[in-house]
Amino acid sequence: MSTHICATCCLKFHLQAELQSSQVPGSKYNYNSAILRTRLERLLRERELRKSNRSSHPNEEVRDGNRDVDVFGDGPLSTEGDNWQEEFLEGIAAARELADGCERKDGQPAKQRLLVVANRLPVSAVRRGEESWALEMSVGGLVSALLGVNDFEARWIGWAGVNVPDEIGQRSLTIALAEKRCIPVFLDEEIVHQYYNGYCNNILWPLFHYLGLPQEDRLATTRGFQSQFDAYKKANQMFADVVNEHYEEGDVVWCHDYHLMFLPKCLKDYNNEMKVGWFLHTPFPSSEIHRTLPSRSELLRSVLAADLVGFHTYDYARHFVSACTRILGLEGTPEGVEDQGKLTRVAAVFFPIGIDSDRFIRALELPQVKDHIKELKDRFAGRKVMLGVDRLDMIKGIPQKILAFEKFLEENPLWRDGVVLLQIAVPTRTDVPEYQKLTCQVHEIVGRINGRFGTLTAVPIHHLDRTLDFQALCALYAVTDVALVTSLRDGMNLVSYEFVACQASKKGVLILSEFAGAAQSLGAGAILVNPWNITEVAASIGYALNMPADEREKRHHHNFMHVTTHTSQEWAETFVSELNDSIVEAQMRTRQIPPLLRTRDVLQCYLQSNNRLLILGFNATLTEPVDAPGRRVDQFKEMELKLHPDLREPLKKLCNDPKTTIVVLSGSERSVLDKNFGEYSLWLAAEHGMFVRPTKGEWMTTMPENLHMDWVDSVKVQDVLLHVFEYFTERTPRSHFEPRETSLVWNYKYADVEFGRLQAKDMLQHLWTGPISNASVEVVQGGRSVEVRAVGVTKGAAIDRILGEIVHNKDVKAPIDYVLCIGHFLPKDEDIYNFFEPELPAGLATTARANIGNPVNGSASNLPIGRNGFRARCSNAPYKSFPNSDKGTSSNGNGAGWWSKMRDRFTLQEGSSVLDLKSENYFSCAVGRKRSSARYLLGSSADVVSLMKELAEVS
Ligand SMILES: O=P(O)(O)OC[C@H]1O[C@H](O[C@H]2O[C@H](CO)[C@@H](O)[C@H](O)[C@H]2O)[C@H](O)[C@@H](O)[C@@H]1O
Ligand SMILES: O=c1ccn([C@@H]2O[C@H](COP(=O)(O)OP(=O)(O)O)[C@@H](O)[C@H]2O)c(=O)[nH]1
Repeated sequence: MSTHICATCCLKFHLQAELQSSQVPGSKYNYNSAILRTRLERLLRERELRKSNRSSHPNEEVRDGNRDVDVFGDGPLSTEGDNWQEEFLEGIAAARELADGCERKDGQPAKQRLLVVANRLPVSAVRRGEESWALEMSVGGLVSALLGVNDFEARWIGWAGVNVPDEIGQRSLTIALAEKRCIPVFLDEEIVHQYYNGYCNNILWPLFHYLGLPQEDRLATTRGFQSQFDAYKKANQMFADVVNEHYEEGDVVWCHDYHLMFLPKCLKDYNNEMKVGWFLHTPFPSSEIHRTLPSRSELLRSVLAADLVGFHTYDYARHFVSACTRILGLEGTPEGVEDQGKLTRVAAVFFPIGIDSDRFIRALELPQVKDHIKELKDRFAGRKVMLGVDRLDMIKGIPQKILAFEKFLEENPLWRDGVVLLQIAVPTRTDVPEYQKLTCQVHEIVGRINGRFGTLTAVPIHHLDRTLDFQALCALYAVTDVALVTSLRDGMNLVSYEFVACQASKKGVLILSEFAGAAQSLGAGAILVNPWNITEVAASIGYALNMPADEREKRHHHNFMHVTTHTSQEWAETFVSELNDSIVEAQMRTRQIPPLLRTRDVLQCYLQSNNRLLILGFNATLTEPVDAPGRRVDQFKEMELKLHPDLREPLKKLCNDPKTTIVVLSGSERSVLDKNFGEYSLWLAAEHGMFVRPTKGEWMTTMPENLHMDWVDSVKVQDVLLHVFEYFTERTPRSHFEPRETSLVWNYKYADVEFGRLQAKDMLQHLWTGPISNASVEVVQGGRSVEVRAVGVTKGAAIDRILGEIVHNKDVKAPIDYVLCIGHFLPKDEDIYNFFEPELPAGLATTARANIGNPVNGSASNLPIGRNGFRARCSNAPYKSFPNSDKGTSSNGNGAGWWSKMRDRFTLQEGSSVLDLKSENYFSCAVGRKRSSARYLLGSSADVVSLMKELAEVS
């Protein structure tokens, strides 16, 4: 392993170096493309290293092989004193001793400390006396897979499968488990009942396997679900407490499975620096299934607290991302799920789980296994052996399998003496009523079929309700002609991998359900079936039993290659290495996120200033949030923008402060602003500043003369635009379009996100390349909107005209020495933040000075009036127009140099500067965004409300 860890470390340093280089001032580092390039390069390089490592250390396998012979070769696993786990876990212990600082004694780099947290420990404890414990191996794919993971300094945290109410018992079991590097989480009977049997196995498990939620007929049961959910949260917190107790800085914490969906959040709440990964071993269902779960959002959000989320297959990952976009309204990207700049990496392609294939291959050479094989061959001589190995779980499709076998026997009388089905059905979750019912059902079917086709000396089905030890299982796999996996849904299904690993000489056939994750990896070599189609499965049994040797060989070869290269070791290494990298990448992203606005600074500077300018956006800045937590977005209410009621008083107070001028600058129409702000003494700027209304006065247009508005004039262009917008609105449910006086906005915020995005793509394509592609309009792409405006219309471009008017109106008499500009603006409009940015770098106490003078009054230039709806309303619009203040200049407010150009053209009445702004008195702030060119951030309009309240208080 050492070589691989080296590769991972190298990459980390490489990424870190890139991170450092990205911090060099002026560096033009593009982190996105760098990450992608690096990841691919790393994966290719790691693959190469793995290959060369395999060929250059052939002896290692022999050594490991010997260890495994000892580990797994000593009879039944459940006997006290067996040394299988000891040996396996000793390997981990040895790794720990070797890990000394950064370097091991042999000069190799230290192993990464890994805390594996899963509901079940690899061992289940059985109490033999007050302080005496026997440890038995737990059954299930998760345990099997993680047993193959040796090359970390790992500790396993989980439940030992037993209730230990007394302190003596807890202490002695903790000691017994510590030797195996296992740390117990003690769950009492009630919690196990509610959390494990209840929420995990009666709700999440069936739901994630498409069996739906339990149907209820009593309110009491519904209340029961609530207490199960509470117990689930409580149990997750108990796991978190144990992790926190044992966590050391730099550890990787790897959480497993649907039992622990709250764990990532609990861990991050405790320590945000923790490296947390979460892997789901079951399918993640379609978002349509997940959305039926009452706690759907809470669970998704908690998982998203992890740094990396992994799945067996691309489909499961896709469903998860889709649930996050559709249910939580977050952005799904090829990298994962993004929530306001915080990315949770979601991946599947790197992580198909595997098995420790060598362990199975080597086991076949053990004398005990060879004896088993001989016994089995003798016992079933003259008959083909078919095998099923499953936990007795409804997802495994055991009844369907047996019925298909019955159908095969029914239709093929000649095979009745020639084939036997051995079904190992491992008892599982026996306290859950559904599992008890299933046991009875299976017994009944088996009994009936054996009665129907059995003879005095032989039965067609051998059904065992028990666990087999490893050697017996390997022997069974080896003698099997046809393995039958008929899961109705299965996260992966490792039994199919194990079967393939043990078939090097026999080259038997695998019949595999297309609904098992394994169908994606072993699909080319297996015969894929739909387990619900009994006829198809029966026919496949016939095909498999009669398959010619050369076809069997080819199919086997394909699967064998996969199973021996995609091992559990590789799975874990890749996951941990991806997790380490995701964290470095996240740091790179975080560095680009502006800091939160500190109210104290805002207030302090506000108090010390003499003439303040407050520029406020409206939508999502001053509006009432209608999608309060726990409530779904109410489109009907939200579409009508309303001033946050808590802002009324503070706003009034601020407006009355003679030292403060307030401008509400919005994309909304004049009527919307009138309705919300009519009563306040503040400046209004509608449609991105195309219209301005002074504190006391009427609306005016501020349209620059050089602005091309001919598209608004052109009947042809308007017709086309309206047609396009109407077309997409009609075809995208819950989307709507707003015809404003100088722009058109199509909004799909409430539509299905994925469909909306596709539609937007089509619309953009059409606008860019269709009949209006030559019109002088700008097509602006928003997060969930498409907007058409005149070229050059932005909030940044409008602010100088608005300021010109303010000065002209004599509202500003002394130089402005304080600017607070807050908004939830589109990237296109974020040029407003740069407008006031002093010419020297932020942070230095520099001063921006400008003179805004009297704009020369000129002739009115009325907005042209068209005949169509969205413009027709202009015809009666009572607005006064005045010449723009930036005649003949580019009205681009983009930062440096702008003021120096303006300086000579504008002055206050008495000739002094209009703006005397020190860098530390300038606060630009983006609301509800993480990526922004503003200096600071605020989370939501609620934070704006708090800020305004405090400003009003000191005002
Ligand atoms: O612990 P139990 O409740 O007794 O259940 C046993 C395990 O069952 C599930 O296994 C899954 O993980 C396998 C490995 O990734 C995968 O191949 C299989 O398809 C899954 O069903 C469960 O996810 C585990 O947590 C349980 O321990
Ligand atoms: O008698 C048995 C039967 C099964 N298994 C193991 O149980 C695991 C089952 O994993 P799979 O992924 O197929 O399904 P899961 O039970 O996890 O849903 C495999 O590793 C088997 O080797 C076992 O140890 N003893």
